[in-house]
Amino acid sequence: MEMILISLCLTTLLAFLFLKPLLKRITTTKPKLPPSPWRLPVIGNLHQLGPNPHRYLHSLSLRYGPLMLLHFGRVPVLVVSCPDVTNDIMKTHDLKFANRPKSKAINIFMEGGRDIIFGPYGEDWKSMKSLGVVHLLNNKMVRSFENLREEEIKVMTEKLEEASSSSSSVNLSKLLMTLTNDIICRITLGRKYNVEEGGIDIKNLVMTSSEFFGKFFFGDFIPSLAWIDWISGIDDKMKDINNKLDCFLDSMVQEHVDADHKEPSDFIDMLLLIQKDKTKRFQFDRSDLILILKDMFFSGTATTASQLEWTMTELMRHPECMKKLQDEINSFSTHNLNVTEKEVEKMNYLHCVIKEGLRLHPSGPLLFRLPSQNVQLKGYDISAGTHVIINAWALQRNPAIWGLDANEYRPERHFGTNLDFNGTDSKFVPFGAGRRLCPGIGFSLVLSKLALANLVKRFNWRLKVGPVGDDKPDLAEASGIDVCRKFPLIVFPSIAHTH
Ligand code: HEM
Repeated sequence: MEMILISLCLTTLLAFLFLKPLLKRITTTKPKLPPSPWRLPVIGNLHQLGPNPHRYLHSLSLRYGPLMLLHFGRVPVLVVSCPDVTNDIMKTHDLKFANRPKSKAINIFMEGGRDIIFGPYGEDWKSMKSLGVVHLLNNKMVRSFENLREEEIKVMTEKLEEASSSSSSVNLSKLLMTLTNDIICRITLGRKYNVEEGGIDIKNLVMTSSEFFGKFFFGDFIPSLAWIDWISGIDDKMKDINNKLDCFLDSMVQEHVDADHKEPSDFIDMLLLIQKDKTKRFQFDRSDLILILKDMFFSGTATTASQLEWTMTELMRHPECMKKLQDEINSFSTHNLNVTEKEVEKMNYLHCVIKEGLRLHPSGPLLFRLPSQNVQLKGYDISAGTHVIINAWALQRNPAIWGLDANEYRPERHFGTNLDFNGTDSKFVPFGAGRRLCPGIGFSLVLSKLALANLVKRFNWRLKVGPVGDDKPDLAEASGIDVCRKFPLIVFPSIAHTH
């Protein structure tokens, strides 16, 4: 009897040991993952990104499909290049995808990402974003900056007139960057700060800082290799630039505190006034205020300048479009030398020209998200914490959406379509969509239209001929995740004689 019992126990134990792995395999189904290209040990697909990640990710997606899973070091990265999944992420599951991944640059420049651009979705983030929208970027505020925009555009056209009368060339890229930077300076800080006037070179500080946000750091994806960033000196460089920027903005805030204006005259004044109100749920301190200012500089200067730079590039490459635009502007703007905002509102072709520039050259070609929960997309299992990259650049050049001439600059394609860029259609997302939609669309659009209309009405444009006799601007892109021109646009303006 005892023997029978012992052998029974042994058989049960053996059966359990053999069946356990089998049972486990049956009960825990493997997650279904999107296709992945081959990868190297440790670094995964990081080495394949190249200088223009949006282009490389697009070419990979042609091989592996519009939903593919890469690995940057140990971090899974989902790359999306089709409108239906973009729609799922930015509309259907928008709340689950309302966060952004963090990086070393964000940790250093944005105190770990407590700001509007990188902050995690939640009540504090909503309050911070609404401070920016209500006091700087909504339609009423944007309209109130009309005179300021006209003044700064006049400053720019005067420099161009000077160049025209001495038949000298100008660096239009630099001039456009000065324009957007001076405008942001005036509305946020109350006056301009530029090196030409003996001040701090805020434009350069902002440009250099922004470049770090577009870099991939080893330490972000392979913690054991973080020492490479440290040895290369990049950590110290970022901290140094950030210190300079913080000191400058802090001194600006202090200047405003000391002045104690009774009526707010700029964005800092307004934020200081709100800060004094202790009845509000959202309380913010000096460092939050500086983060909001940095957000406006980082997101508001290079983006609009780059959009204008690319649009001028394309117009100079397509003289027939330049002529058509010049004709439209001259037909609506007959009285003054300068084009006004009222006149610009009526210009349909101008709108199409801007739209086409945003389609082909979005300044933020990749949109970043971080799911806070596990989600299913097109039958694939995407786990919380996967970095998600939506390739807006690829969507906006997809021949299945835009036709066989998708890579051509053709503003006319926008005539009579209601496909817009305000986040309603996932085929065209130069400003993103959903909860993280760019709040600066109106601000940027009104400035870029007015600036472009004045540049095109007032001047004819000729390129400084390159080494191989090329008389049209090239389309080379600078490296990084922000798409701006690799080489500055050096041009000869000459006064256009109308009527
Ligand atoms: C041509 C000009 C511009 C372009 C192409 C552009 C594009 C973008 C894009 C693609 C995003 C990310 C959206 C997403 O992830 O869904 C974004 C976010 C943002 N933009 Fe813009 N932007 C421009 C101008 C501006 C201006 C002028 C400002 C303010 C002065 C601004 C402020 C912001 C802010 C604060 C965010 C973060 C929003 C959030 O995370 O919720 N942008 N922008």
